[in-house]
Amino acid sequence: MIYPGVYRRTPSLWFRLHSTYVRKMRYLFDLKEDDDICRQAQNSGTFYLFHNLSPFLQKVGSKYLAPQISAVEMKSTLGKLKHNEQMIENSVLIGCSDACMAYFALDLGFLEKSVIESELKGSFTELRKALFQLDGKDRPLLSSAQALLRWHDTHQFCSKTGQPTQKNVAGSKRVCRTSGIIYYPQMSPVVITLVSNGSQCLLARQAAFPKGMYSALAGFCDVGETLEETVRREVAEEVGLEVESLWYSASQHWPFPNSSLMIACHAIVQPQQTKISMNKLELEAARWFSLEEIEEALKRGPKPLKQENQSVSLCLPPKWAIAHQLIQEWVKQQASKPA
Ligand SMILES: NC(=O)C1=CN([C@@H]2O[C@H](COP(=O)(O)OP(=O)(O)OC[C@H]3O[C@@H](n4cnc5c(N)ncnc54)[C@H](O)[C@@H]3O)[C@@H](O)[C@H]2O)C=CC1
Ligand SMILES: [Mg+2]
Repeated sequence: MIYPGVYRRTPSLWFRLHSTYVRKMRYLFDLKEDDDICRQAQNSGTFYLFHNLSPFLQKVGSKYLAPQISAVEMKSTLGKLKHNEQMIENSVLIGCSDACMAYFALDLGFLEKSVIESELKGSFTELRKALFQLDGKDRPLLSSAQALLRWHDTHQFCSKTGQPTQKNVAGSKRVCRTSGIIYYPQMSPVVITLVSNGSQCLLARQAAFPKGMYSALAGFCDVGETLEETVRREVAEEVGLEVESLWYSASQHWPFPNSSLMIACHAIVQPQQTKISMNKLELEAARWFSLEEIEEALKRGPKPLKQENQSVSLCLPPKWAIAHQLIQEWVKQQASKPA
């Protein structure tokens, strides 16, 4: 832990004055701003590993974990595989513990995958699959780690001069030394809206979704739009309906296909104007669902069931997707309505 100014002589005062959360945020700020502090942290921190953007998992009993590899173990593994331990400088900062131990993510795509898997006794697993296998706390960490690693991989050159860009040690930015342009990791804002007509909710599916899966309407914000304008435009564009009112629910970082900030809203359309006119270029199907249908699908879980007529039953996005949270909230709202 690095204590600023006067607190270097009186670290206990620093601890008394700040909550764990504030200490963590101040420490992360220091790591992003000061390359030397971050380099020191790389020698005492822990590493989440990736291979070509797939996270490394280990099976412990019946559970899967994303192991944190210590700096010592990381350097020794790189040494065994005949690589310079300086490679850890390619890592990016993704967080820290309550005790201010820094977490980094490192992509070992430059090494043979099977060699690392047998050396560290685990496997690199495609992120979407890994998110289904992991417990709660590692999911957001691995999602943002992958997004950050992907951003660095695709921003190696300045788009003005064509010259290479250099990452700072934490990986919170890249700089072109020729033009002086600083590039910061990007996220695209996306609105995701659960439309209701008062008694039913509207879900839609794209052709690429898993069989039977329906979700809330989602769409990227256009430049210059407000959140409210995007909700109204996307609902009009995708299902031909006009939103009467809307309210914000929550947000979530989403790593697929790039890095998005999902901003989740509920919207109501006028009860007398609910006829769906689906945009076939964007969607494969869209329809209204009753509370009973949604409750049954929530009970069944994320896997679709084959029905007698060979069609598959409705299945909803996984619990960790914000679309699921919107649907759960809608069910609660319906239950709390006066009969
Ligand atoms: N976390 C969750 O619960 C859910 C997340 N999503 C995510 O929401 C995102 C947006 O949903 P869509 O219906 O696909 O959006 P959309 O309705 O805006 O259509 C996608 C199209 O928008 C255009 N587009 C405009 N700006 C773009 C940008 N910055 N990046 C990529 N394409 C851009 C492209 O032509 C693309 O084909 C998807 O990436 C999807 O993964 C979707 C449903 C649930
Ligand atoms: Mg869409």
